[in-house]
Amino acid sequence: MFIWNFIKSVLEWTGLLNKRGKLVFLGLDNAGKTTLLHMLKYDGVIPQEPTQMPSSLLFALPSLFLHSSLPISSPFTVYEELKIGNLRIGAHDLGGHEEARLVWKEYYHGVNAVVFIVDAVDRMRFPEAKRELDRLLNDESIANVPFLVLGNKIDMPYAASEDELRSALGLRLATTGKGQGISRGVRPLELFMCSVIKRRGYGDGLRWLTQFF
Ligand SMILES: Nc1nc2c(ncn2[C@@H]2O[C@H](COP(=O)(O)OP(=O)(O)OP(=O)(O)O)[C@@H](O)[C@H]2O)c(=O)[nH]1
Ligand SMILES: [Mg+2]
Repeated sequence: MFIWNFIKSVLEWTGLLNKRGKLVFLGLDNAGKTTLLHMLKYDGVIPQEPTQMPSSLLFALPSLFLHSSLPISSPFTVYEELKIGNLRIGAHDLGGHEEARLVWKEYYHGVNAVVFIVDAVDRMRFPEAKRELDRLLNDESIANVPFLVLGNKIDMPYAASEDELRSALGLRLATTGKGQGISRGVRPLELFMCSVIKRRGYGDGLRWLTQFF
């Protein structure tokens, strides 16, 4: 009972409880997608292996009311999924191979919202992250889908500020505001900085996102 209440409060806090549909976490490898998935599932962090090398730790813990499928491996991609009631949350890497791109394109078909996670410390890869983000934002099959961009790892020294990341990702004129109320027909798009490990910031971002689906 205590654990149920504990997990329920995490999901309520993020606005995910009682949502339905499909949400995807996308981003380059090492951004923090699996860590965030685990944080929502167990409210705890499990040291991560890169998802490409499925670890016996992944999803090995007993789940209460949550269901997850084991990662489905292809030579290039791994798909992880978590179910919370009527909401499915998937995580998928971007970048690299065209083959992988074909797979994930199929899999994000019909999504209700996208969370794009960026490692805010890894400045070398900001251009690559921007390329993938631009590709997604210009993808017709998800044209009106709300987008939350999370700049992760702000607990680290030298992590980019929100301002720096906003510029690096070319979002300066593209984001639609952190409040409620967005003009009709405009796709909600906003950047929030966070530390998944320290449980900071992603709740605000998810709460912002969940008002749109
Ligand atoms: N300092 C810090 N490290 C983090 C944070 N979130 C995730 N990490 C670390 O970043 C690394 C990558 O995290 P993952 O969750 O495996 O990233 P991923 O996006 O699933 O990566 P792939 O599975 O390789 O695509 C791990 O070592 C995590 O512990 C954070 O908020 N702060
Ligand atoms: Mg992963």
